[in-house]
Amino acid sequence: MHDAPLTLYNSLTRATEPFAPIDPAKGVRIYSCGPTVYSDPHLGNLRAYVFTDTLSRVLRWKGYALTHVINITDVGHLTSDADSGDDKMEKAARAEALSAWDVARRHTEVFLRNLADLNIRTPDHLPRATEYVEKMIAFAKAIAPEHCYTLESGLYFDTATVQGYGRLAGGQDDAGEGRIDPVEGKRHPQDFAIWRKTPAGETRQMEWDSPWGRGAPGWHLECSVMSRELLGLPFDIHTGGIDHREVHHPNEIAQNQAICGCADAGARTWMHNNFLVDRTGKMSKSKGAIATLEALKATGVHPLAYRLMCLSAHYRSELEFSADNLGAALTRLKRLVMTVAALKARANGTGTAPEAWLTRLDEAVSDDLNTPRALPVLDEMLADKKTSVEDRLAALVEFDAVLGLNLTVVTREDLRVRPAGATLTAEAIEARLAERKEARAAKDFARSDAIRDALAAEGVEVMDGDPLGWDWKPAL
Ligand SMILES: Nc1ncnc2c1ncn2[C@@H]1O[C@H](COP(=O)(O)OP(=O)(O)OP(=O)(O)O)[C@@H](O)[C@H]1O
Ligand SMILES: [Zn+2]
Repeated sequence: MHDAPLTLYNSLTRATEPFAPIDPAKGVRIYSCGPTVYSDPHLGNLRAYVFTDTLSRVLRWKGYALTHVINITDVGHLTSDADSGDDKMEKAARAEALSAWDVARRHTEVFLRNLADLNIRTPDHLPRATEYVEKMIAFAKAIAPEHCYTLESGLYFDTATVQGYGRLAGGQDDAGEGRIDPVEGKRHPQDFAIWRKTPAGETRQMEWDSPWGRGAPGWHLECSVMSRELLGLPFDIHTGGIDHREVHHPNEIAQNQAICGCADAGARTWMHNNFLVDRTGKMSKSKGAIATLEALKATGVHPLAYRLMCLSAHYRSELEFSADNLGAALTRLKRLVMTVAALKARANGTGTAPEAWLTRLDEAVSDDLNTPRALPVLDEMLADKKTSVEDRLAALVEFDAVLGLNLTVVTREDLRVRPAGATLTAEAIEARLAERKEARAAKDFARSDAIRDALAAEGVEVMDGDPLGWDWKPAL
């Protein structure tokens, strides 16, 4: 069936490699570094999960059983990737005047809602780091004698005790030493905290007893422990944003090597999505005002337009977030929805997805998840007059399974997301447009213009002669 050879780019070997599961009996095991739930995810963070969802959809569609883990980082991630700064959770708790636990709960809920809005499949496991602290302590105890040393501030991993430390980052980051803040007494600048002791005289909201004093686990330890617990080492694919290639993932690999007493990285394929950027660079929470999916919806943009925008770029390319790009994606989504509606109106019974179209889809996505190559295939397929309407709709079900655009379900009305604070309902707008049509038919252009201006004053842009027949849209 969908048996084009699947190749995936592996950051560890810097090569695009044929994919095969380590243990076919276990299916494909994937771990994706999850969100740090100290704030709502921004659209850049969500790009990382549109990417993992594409990976998961492609693998399932190609017949693999899958176990996918996305963790929730609710403790331990410092404001710097190295061992300095505050815990992001504690800092947010102070700023929001909530408990760190409530901060985590609140933003986890938003994250899950965002996943649903983007039609991202719920992963098989969503472990919270705070639920695994006992296991983290046990892991640290097991590797400590050979690989760790203690300092006043906690337990540190000695990166010289494992072979080939940092090969994932591959020395591309020779700024490493300068970037990692020195902690007094560290043996090597790259050494990192496994356990951070709460400084004397301070208390943290999230802290636990350990052989190294009361404190909290290091962020890197969390991912090694949760992936090993839920998937077993070695597992097939580990994903994250490209920022994780330099510090977080090399540190996970070092810990994985330590626990297995071997050179194995713990995962065979390490995949990294590139950044969503804006004019000022990487979209980042620390920048202050952040673009969220809720904010996007509040301007009247359907979340699937953002998904489509992500799919229109290869996951390893930077993607620019701009009103133009988003507008283009929204238009493309509208066109698709209307094309499908027209096909549905003509369909008579059910068809069979033609193998030739599925092969073209398969070839595109099997080429390191080349969604920008798959999207034009979707357009061509929907427009293919040589394929019956019913067969095209049957093929669409398969495209939806892979691309997750939900085109078999989403209607034109669904795309009419009314902006927050909208003063008019869609029905009220349609009614005024009907009036305007009458005015135009009667050549009463003054009245027609007045209606258009009145709508504009309420944030509605009238679109005369729109090739899609869309009539109006929220003025962005
Ligand atoms: N601009 C971006 N584009 C794409 N992926 C991103 C971007 N920023 C972060 N990511 C990825 O999002 C995922 C969730 O990250 P996390 O919630 O820990 O972000 P963060 O480091 O707190 O955010 P920020 O970098 O904005 O401070 C990670 O895989 C991370 O690499
Ligand atoms: Zn991680």
